[in-house]
Amino acid sequence: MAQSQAQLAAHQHGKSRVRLGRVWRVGNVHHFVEFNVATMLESDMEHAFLTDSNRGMTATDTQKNSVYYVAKQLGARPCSPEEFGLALARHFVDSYPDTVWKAKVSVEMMPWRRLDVNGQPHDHGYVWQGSEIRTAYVTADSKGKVEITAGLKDLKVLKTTQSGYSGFLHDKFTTLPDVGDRIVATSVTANWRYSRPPASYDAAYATVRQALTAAFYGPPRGGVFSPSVQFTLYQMGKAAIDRVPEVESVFLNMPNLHFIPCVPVTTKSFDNDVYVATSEPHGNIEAVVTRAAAAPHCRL
Ligand SMILES: O=c1[nH]c(=O)c2[nH]c(=O)[nH]c2[nH]1
Repeated sequence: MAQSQAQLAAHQHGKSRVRLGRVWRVGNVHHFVEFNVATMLESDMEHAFLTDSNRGMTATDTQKNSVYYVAKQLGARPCSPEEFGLALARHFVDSYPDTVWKAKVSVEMMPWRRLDVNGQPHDHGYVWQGSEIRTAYVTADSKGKVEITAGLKDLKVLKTTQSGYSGFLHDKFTTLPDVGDRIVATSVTANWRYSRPPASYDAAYATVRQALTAAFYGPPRGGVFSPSVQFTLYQMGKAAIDRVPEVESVFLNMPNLHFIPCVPVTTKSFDNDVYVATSEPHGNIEAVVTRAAAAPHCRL
């Protein structure tokens, strides 16, 4: 038989969708998070792929147990998804120095928000609100190098005006007309990499989120005009970089959630009021915005 030309080029193993609930009781006030965690280890486990030996392997089931172990070890103060991801990634490289050289941890924070009763925050009541998920992606290697990327996904934003799209190439394949006023809507995914830890991950997250949405909507009276999703995306990335000095690079993905003008059969005119909401097919726009001279963290 001919000699095989195959070789093992790369490998990793981990556990996905490890769901964790964590409560911190600070006096009468309880703090709750639900994290959806994924782990991935780069390790010395070639032999498991190439032979029948699993010697020394950190089983994915063990990785799942480690999520709950590290959650138990956390301090008395509520911790951010970035801090939890870092504690877990470090746990793997510190606990298995002979085999694991890099741990990669993804944390999604589910949208449980503290219940508000007539303007008063409830001590221990939470409500699932909206679709927006806060994310963190942390890597730690056995030499002590750490990378922290924070983010959000499924942040759905829409404005009914102050958006147009015109001046694009019109050729024999084009049917879309230029339009000076339209609905623009998207579901934002954003990931931003920190060059150094901010004083507070929660505060930095809140500032970036505020910068992104302010650039999308503009001021409450009058808003701001968007000539394209592309232009607005860049303004959003720029605002994040300009507001938070520790952010060195931002990746943004913004699908165009189309609301297509509908001409009712009875009136036969479009008066900027009735639309067909569609989900497929949809435009998809993405870019990386970096602080000048910083390396982009996501290649497109
Ligand atoms: O903001 C937009 N950018 C595009 O690239 C595009 N393409 C399209 O058909 N509609 C839009 N809208």
